[in-house]
Amino acid sequence: MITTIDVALGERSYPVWIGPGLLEDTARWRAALRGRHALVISNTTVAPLYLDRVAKGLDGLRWSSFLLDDGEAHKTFDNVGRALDALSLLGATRDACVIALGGGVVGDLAGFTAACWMRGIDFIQMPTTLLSMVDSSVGGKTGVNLPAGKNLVGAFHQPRAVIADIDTLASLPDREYRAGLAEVVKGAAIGDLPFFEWLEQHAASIASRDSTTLIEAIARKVRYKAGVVARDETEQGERALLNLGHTFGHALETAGKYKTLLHGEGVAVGMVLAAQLSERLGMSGGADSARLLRLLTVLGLPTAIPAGMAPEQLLALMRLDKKNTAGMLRLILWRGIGRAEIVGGVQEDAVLSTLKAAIDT
Ligand SMILES: NC(=O)c1ccc[n+]([C@@H]2O[C@H](COP(=O)([O-])OP(=O)(O)OC[C@H]3O[C@@H](n4cnc5c(N)ncnc54)[C@H](O)[C@@H]3O)[C@@H](O)[C@H]2O)c1
Ligand SMILES: O=C(O)C(=O)C[C@@H](O)[C@H](O)[C@H](O)COP(=O)(O)O
Ligand SMILES: [Zn+2]
Repeated sequence: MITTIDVALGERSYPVWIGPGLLEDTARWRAALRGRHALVISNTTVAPLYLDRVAKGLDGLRWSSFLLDDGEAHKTFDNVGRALDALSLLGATRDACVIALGGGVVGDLAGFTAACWMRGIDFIQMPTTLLSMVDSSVGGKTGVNLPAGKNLVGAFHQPRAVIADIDTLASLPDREYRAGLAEVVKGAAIGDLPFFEWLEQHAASIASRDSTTLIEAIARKVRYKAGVVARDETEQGERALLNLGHTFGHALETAGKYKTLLHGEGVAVGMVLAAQLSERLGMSGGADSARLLRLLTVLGLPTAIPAGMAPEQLLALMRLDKKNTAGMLRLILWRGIGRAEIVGGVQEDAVLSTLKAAIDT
């Protein structure tokens, strides 16, 4: 059974298909290819596993592949340049399509490449991690990291379709699977208390990858995100809520040089820090923070800052976050589960105290 969720953006609307066997269902996604050229962007881990399935749908086209080395450290401007060179070698015209086959690193970089080539061509997301299925493939945020911080360069560029073939999750390592669950919990924590309760009740079957429960969890999170994106595509307001845990999380990822925490793990720790800071600022009580911490722990996610990270360095990285205005921190905090809020002018001493109290001992 295939679940379809529409991201409603007028003439740029697109479907998110979720279910088994989708990569091989080439007739379904081939319709999204308009021209004669396609570039598949993937990486050296995913391509040997799944590129052949995609290749079957590209018969009769001029296509090639561009493979990144594996890891967040390769989501760089240099690699966008190389991917653009691959498009020029292919002779890609404006009706060409970029296909992103992989996790969020591949998807963000491929989408940004598509946004840049000839000022914007089509791209299709084929997410192969849980995180990319529930989050990064949907909503059109594309981009790369700079040495100074995460996602500092990018563009909003929506895909033409998202093909989330859950069969690909069979080869996904457990740690990566759990990291994806953090972005599922995030959606519920921001604005969907019934979904949070459902996650608490189904935590054991989700952790054991029960497929029926998993498809429901993916679909609920994608439906939630699609709604936010449809109301605020370019983050003029409400969409910033999807950044719950991310100002802290991105700083943690960058401080660890992308070797200590995966993105989803950074988001898990970051959400706990946001909840703790909300308590410190008198916005919420401790019971909801404890509930969040418990759910993340049951799902096998970290909830404390790794030992050895310096709070002052984390704060310095947080100052470069894109949400900040007028030189002041602007964070996503909450009044409790399902009641996240955008809070500007956050005092740095409160943030620093929260960071100091949360170092793993
Ligand atoms: N654009 C957005 O809205 C958005 C949202 C969330 C996260 N992100 C970005 O996404 C990235 C994180 O994405 P991610 O967690 O998917 O990480 P990732 O892309 O690094 O993939 C995680 C790991 O799993 C491997 N992998 C992928 N699919 C596999 C499969 N089916 N079987 C075996 N191994 C597989 C990858 O090679 C990699 O080693 C970060 O850069 C983050 O900033 C973007
Ligand atoms: O789609 C969004 O909007 C998000 O914020 C989703 C996040 O999970 C994602 O990590 C995103 O890449 C963060 O964006 P950024 O604007 O903070 O770089
Ligand atoms: Zn994220």
